[in-house]
Amino acid sequence: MESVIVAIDGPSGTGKSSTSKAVAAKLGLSYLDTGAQYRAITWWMISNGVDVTDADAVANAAGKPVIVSGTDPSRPTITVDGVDASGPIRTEEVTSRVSAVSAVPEVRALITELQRSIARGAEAGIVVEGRDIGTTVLPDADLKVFLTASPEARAARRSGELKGADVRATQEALVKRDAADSSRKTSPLAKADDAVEVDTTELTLDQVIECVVTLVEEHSAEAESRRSATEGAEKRRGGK
Ligand SMILES: Nc1ncnc2c1ncn2[C@@H]1O[C@H](COP(=O)(O)OP(=O)(O)OP(=O)(O)O)[C@@H](O)[C@H]1O
Ligand SMILES: Nc1ccn([C@H]2C[C@H](O)[C@@H](COP(=O)(O)O)O2)c(=O)n1
Repeated sequence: MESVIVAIDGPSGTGKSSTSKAVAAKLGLSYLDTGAQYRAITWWMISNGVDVTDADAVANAAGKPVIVSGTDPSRPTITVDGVDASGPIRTEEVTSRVSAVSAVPEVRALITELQRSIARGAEAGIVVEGRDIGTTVLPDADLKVFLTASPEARAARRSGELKGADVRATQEALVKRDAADSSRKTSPLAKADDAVEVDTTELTLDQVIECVVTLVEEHSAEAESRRSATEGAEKRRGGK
C-alpha cells in the first residue's frame, strides 16, 4: 500500500484513540494522538504555576515546554522536557483544564506545526486523531473520518474505564468539554465537509476498526487504479 494520511476526528469518547491505534497497527502506519499533546502542554502549565484561565499567560508560556510524541501504535509515548507524561496527562485536573489551554491561538499554532511536521516525517503514512485534523491540521489528508456516538454511549464507555465513576457526572463532563471544544474561535471541533461520518453508538469497537480499515483500503485501491490509468495514458501518448 502507498503511503496514506488518515485524519480521525470527533467528540470525546467516540472511540478515536482505540480505533486509530488499531487501524494504524493493522495497516503498518504511524499513529498520533493530538489530544495527548494538548494534555501535555496543559500539564506543563499547571506544573509550572501558569494560571490556565489567563489566556495571555498561557500564550506567553506556550513555547517553553518541549513535547515529543512517539508514533508507534503499539506503544505510543509522550514526553514533556524529556519526562514521561503519559500518566499525569490523564488526571481529572488536566482533563478539566485542557479545553481552556487548547483554545489559546498561540498554543494551537505551535501544536499544529508540531503535528504537521510529525505527519510529514511518517514515511509509510499515519493515522492522526483529534478534533481539527481534517479541517485545519491536515486538510489534504487522503481520508477523513468523523466518529460520533450518543452522549449516553460515550459516558457509559468512559465510566467503564474509570472504575466506579458516576455515569451521569461523566456524561455532564463530556458534554461540557465538547461544548467548549466546539465553540472556541480557533479551529473548533468540527466535521470536515469531505469527512465520512461513522456513528459508533450501536457498533462494537471491532466493527468500527473494520469499517475504517475498509475505507482506507478502498481509498488506496481507487488511488492505485487512477495512477495506473494515468500511467497507461502517458505511455500510449509517448508511443505515438
Ligand atoms: N464502539 C465501541 N464500543 C464500545 N466501547 C468502545 C467503542 N469504541 C471505543 N470504546 C471504548 O470507549 C472508551 C473511549 O474510547 P477512546 O479513548 O478510544 O475514545 P476517544 O474518542 O479517543 O476519547 P477522547 O477524545 O476523550 O480521548 C475506551 O474504553 C474504549 O475501549
Ligand atoms: N486536535 C485536537 C485534539 C485535542 N484537542 C483538545 C480538546 C480536548 O478536549 C483535549 C483532550 O483531547 P482528548 O485526549 O480527550 O482526545 O484536547 C484539541 O483542541 N484539538
